[in-house]
Amino acid sequence: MTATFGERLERVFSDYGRLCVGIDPHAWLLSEWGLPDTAAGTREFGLRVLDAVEGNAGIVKPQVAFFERFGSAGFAALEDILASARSRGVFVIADGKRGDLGTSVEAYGQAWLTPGSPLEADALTVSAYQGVGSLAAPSALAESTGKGLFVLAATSNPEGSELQQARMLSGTTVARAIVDEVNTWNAAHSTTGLGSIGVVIGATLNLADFDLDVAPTPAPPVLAPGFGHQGASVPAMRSIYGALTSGVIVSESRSVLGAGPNGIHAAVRTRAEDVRQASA
Ligand SMILES: O=C(O)c1cc(=O)[nH]c(=O)n1[C@@H]1O[C@H](COP(=O)(O)O)[C@@H](O)[C@H]1O
Repeated sequence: MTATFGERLERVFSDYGRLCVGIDPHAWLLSEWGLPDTAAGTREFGLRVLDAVEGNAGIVKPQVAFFERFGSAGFAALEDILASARSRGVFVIADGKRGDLGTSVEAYGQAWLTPGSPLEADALTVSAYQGVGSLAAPSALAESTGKGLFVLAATSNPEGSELQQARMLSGTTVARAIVDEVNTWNAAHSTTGLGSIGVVIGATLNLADFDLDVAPTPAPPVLAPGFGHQGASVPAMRSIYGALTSGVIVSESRSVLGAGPNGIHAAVRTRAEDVRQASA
């Protein structure tokens, strides 16, 4: 039987810890790395990040937008990076933030979560602006293939807070309602441990502002961007996430990538150790 996403993620946590290195080939980073701002540059950048991650951390998160800038050539570069990550056993969260009504988002799920698809990843970030229920098809695909989704709930950027703290007719915040719906899905589909559907909750936030300070049980997988460049500190991980900490994936891009091609190996090793200590 295929291992569930939650089981696979827990194995990554115990083998490598919770650090996720973002693969975000910003134009300025490509320049600092001595690479051209082209699809070939993004490919080389991604492969070099994988060289540094392999054996030192377990998860990468390519930000699809930086590849999409180059159209089909950018997607071809991303396909090579995804294939390389698979062959190295590095877990991939594709950061595509897809969302739409059911039949269209179903196709996004097929693109990113189907085994053998050119863009196959282990998980995909998705938006629930059309309702968590609109994500039923990719959620079901994830369950059947041992893959996962991360649904945006409370994002690290300040512009999201007003919308995400707004109260539903039930009185709960939008962010909390998304987390609760995800947990209901997981409870109905996963019998053990972390579920297949996770949420995105930024590390820059005060979770009480989103009614997320009292954690739902069991905690879902939590993709946690906002550490490093956006200001959140890894040693504060437990105080930020409280009872959600058991599912947290610490995601950092610029703060690690900024070490450059010569410093990236040491940066990943140091960061991974910091995260292991903070989550011990
Ligand atoms: O889904 C994400 O990964 C994400 C959600 C969120 O709330 N905030 C956020 O910054 N991100 C992504 O996480 C990465 C953060 O990059 P750094 O700020 O450089 O660590 C970017 O790729 C963002 O698109």
